[in-house]
Amino acid sequence: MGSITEVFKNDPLHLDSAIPLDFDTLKSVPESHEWALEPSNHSLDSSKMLPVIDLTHPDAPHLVAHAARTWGIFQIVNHGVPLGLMQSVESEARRLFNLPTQDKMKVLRSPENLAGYGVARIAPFYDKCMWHEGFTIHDSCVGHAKILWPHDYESFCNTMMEFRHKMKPLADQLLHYLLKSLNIPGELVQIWAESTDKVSGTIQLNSYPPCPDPRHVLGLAPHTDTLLLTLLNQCQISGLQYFRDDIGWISVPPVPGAFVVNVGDTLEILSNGKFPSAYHRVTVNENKHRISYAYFHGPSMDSPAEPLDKAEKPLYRSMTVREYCAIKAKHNEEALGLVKL
Ligand SMILES: C=C1C[C@]23C[C@H]1CC[C@H]2[C@@]12CCC[C@@](C)(C(=O)O1)[C@H]2[C@@H]3C(=O)O
Ligand SMILES: O=C(O)CCC(=O)C(=O)O
Ligand SMILES: [Fe+2]
Repeated sequence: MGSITEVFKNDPLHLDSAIPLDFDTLKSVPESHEWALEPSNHSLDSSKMLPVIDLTHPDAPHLVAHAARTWGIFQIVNHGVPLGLMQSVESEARRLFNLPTQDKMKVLRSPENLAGYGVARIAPFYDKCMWHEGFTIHDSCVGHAKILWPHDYESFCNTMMEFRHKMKPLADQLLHYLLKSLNIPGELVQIWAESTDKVSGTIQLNSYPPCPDPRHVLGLAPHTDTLLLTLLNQCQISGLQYFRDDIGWISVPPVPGAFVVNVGDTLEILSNGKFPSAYHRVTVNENKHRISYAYFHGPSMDSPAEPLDKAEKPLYRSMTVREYCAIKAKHNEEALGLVKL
């Protein structure tokens, strides 16, 4: 009810494509994983371009709104989430992905479900495979954690629940800054801020094992995130890249203790295109096993997905968030274009 899980019940992933590669056994890149990559733009110093915003700065609300408008992606520091907790999330994620493949397969995401181990949801849209394995947490993770660590599941679950508990108010605060900068009534801002209360937020743990030839490989194919805001930690290892027509692919430099904030499609729709959703991809490394983890902040599925400023000509048609998520699950990259007026 009211949750993103139901969207995938209607649009299941097929199991044969849901199983990641057994990375433990690979010495070279199989053809199934070789991509014709658009090159990165190394001529620009992206560390001087993408904003890194100190949330304790008195002007933080404006800086956040400005960054979301110009980039759709930015980083935040001094956000109040304890570094120790962030490190625990990373080490629990490593503990999970370091398990033998046959153990991880015991918690494989079933086709109609959101939670569990497997390839990215977007995988079926591409004829090449990604150098990636993921673990998605929605609601409780006790069931899966008990299967993986029958006698020692609590540290994993407690860490993830504590993380989600800390991320939600942070994401709400950012959303509040962004909505307040739009020309909409205060009550509407309030309704939207409260609409995220009904949902628990999804956590995604990502693993990109070392790759014998990273030049022709993608960790995650180019995509935009679907919901309102994604808050992601890159765990000090580069890999995330961002695309804009005028600059091409640039790296998002890892900043210790920071979260990368991405605008998702739903927020692009609410803002009538003022906050463009960030198009991003992930590259991989030859020697390092990169971990990243993200918190996806979304509203209830019953909320309307439509431009909020009624004084403007809407650029997107009105629908519910549920409807938009279903269109995205079915059409991936084409989804936003399909709902444009
Ligand atoms: C709450 C979400 C957000 C999802 C779907 C669902 C659970 C897993 C998320 C991701 C995580 C990996 C990239 C992505 C593109 C994917 O394939 O699965 C994300 C997607 C989205 O933002 O669309
Ligand atoms: O690993 C990363 O840096 C990005 C992951 C990502 O884009 C996602 O989980 O949606
Ligand atoms: Fe993403």
